[in-house]
Amino acid sequence: MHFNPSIVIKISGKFFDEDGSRNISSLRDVVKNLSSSFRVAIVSGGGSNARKYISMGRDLNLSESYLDLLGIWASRLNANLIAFALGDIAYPVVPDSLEDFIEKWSSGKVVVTGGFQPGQSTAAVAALVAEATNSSTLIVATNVDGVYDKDPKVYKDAVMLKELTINKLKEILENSQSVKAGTYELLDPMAMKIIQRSRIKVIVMNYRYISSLSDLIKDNKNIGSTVIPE
Ligand SMILES: Nc1ncnc2c1ncn2[C@@H]1O[C@H](COP(=O)(O)OP(=O)(O)O)[C@@H](O)[C@H]1O
Ligand SMILES: O=c1ccn([C@@H]2O[C@H](COP(=O)(O)OP(=O)(O)O)[C@@H](O)[C@H]2O)c(=O)[nH]1
Repeated sequence: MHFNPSIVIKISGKFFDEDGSRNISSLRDVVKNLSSSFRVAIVSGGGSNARKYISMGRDLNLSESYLDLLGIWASRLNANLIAFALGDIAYPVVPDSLEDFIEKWSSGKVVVTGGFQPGQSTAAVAALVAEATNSSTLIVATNVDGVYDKDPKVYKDAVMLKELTINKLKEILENSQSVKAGTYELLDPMAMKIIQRSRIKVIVMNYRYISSLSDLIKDNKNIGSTVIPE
């Protein structure tokens, strides 16, 4: 029997914030195309809805875990929108844990998920899902072109790295490893641990180029940064 390889796509919550429906429509086209040769799992972030609810909760002095739960609900709302937009090829219900994800994955359909549990970001969910599905590659589609030697939103002279090791990425992100609701950056510590223990290749790319994803995966197109296990 022949099994299609699996691939995981982590979509930034910011994807929903501007031109959301157009972005999702492009994602739908690319996932439909990819799903003839890959099994696809999608993990969606919480975006501005998450930040808005976390901020209201923070003003109300809610605990960090409650704030994370609000972020999780926002990410699930986004995940539902993608799942509904994908129609028949996707499982119509968003999982709420890794075990639930695994059960839904056994349907053979594309599974779209948001957050799982407090204390981590959807990047950690994406890493766990990549591990559980034996995916060799995790695509992180975000609002910058790739991994830079320092935060490109802060430093104008930041240089993008086409290829780097996971240890180099850890070093770069060392000072921005917040574990507070709504502020986990790029890849949180939990995501990094999972990626490293299972030697998952990560490609960080700008979601502006989401429609080139098939080319990127099939022909190794020159987009984004590749984080290699070492
Ligand atoms: N070294 C770095 N390379 C790339 N992006 C970085 C780096 N350090 C911090 N960032 C920040 O990470 C952000 C993307 O992560 P995040 O805000 O968590 O987005 P999302 O999870 O929605 O994709 C970028 O907007 C960028 O400002
Ligand atoms: O498993 C998870 C996933 C997400 N979150 C919370 O939900 C927010 C939104 O997720 P994320 O930051 O990953 O979304 P994005 O940055 O892509 O908008 C996070 O900041 C966390 O507060 C969480 O607690 N557990």
